[in-house]
Amino acid sequence: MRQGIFISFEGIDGAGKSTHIDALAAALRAAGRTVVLTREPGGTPLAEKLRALALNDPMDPLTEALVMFAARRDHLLQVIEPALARGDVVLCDRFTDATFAYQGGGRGFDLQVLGELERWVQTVPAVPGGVRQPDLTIWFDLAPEVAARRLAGARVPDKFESQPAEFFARVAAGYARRCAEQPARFARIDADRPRDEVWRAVEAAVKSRGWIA
Ligand SMILES: Nc1ncnc2c1ncn2[C@@H]1O[C@H](COP(=O)(O)OP(=O)(O)OP(=O)(O)O)[C@@H](O)[C@H]1O
Ligand SMILES: Cc1cn([C@H]2C[C@H](O)[C@@H](COP(=O)(O)O)O2)c(=O)[nH]c1=O
Repeated sequence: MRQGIFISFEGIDGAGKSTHIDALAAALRAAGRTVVLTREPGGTPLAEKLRALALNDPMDPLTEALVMFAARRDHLLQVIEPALARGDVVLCDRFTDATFAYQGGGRGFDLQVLGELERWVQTVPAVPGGVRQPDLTIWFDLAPEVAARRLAGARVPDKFESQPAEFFARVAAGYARRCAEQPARFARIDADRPRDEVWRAVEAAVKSRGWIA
């Protein structure tokens, strides 16, 4: 049986993640892999309920972080770990880097507490003595003003999408910090390019790991 692969997609709202996730799933399926497409917060019935609360209801930063991690724990145990154990590829639209970027960077919540929660929530039997992390995180790096222009008028903004540009500048800095701390896991993609160029960069990141030809 092949080993499971866990790939997360990250970036500020409107950076272009969803545009490329289906294409990567198709490329991996063409390479003979079974792909599970999922997202955070969400991915299970319980986590989708928590998503609706997190994206719509005002709450203090600790409550928000706990809701994100509660949703993640359920998602990890119900969907991600079983898929990896079967040898599938999991493509996840956001994971814990989003908590460090949005709750840590955007809201200014304590990064050490987030680190403790990460350790508690992502400690799973399949990673003996360790914490489950994506094998690869594709970070779509885009200036907040460009992302805001792309999203303008596209949909009714949720609680996060309604935040001002300064919030997204802090979120972007949060992603940059995570990338600097764990460079081997990250592929930073300059997302301020035409869609086909961004796609080629996504494809190259996955090819360089030998997961597609
Ligand atoms: N390279 C690009 N150039 C111009 N527009 C783009 C590009 N990539 C995506 N877009 C457009 O930008 C908008 C946001 O893209 P997308 O929904 O993929 O972002 P996202 O990162 O998934 O956002 P969110 O996290 O808020 O769901 C869409 O209208 C999409 O068509
Ligand atoms: C996982 C996670 C997400 N968020 C925020 C980021 C986005 O604004 C929304 C999710 O919406 P999307 O359209 O699915 O991208 O939730 C967060 O603040 N913290 C997290 O851990």
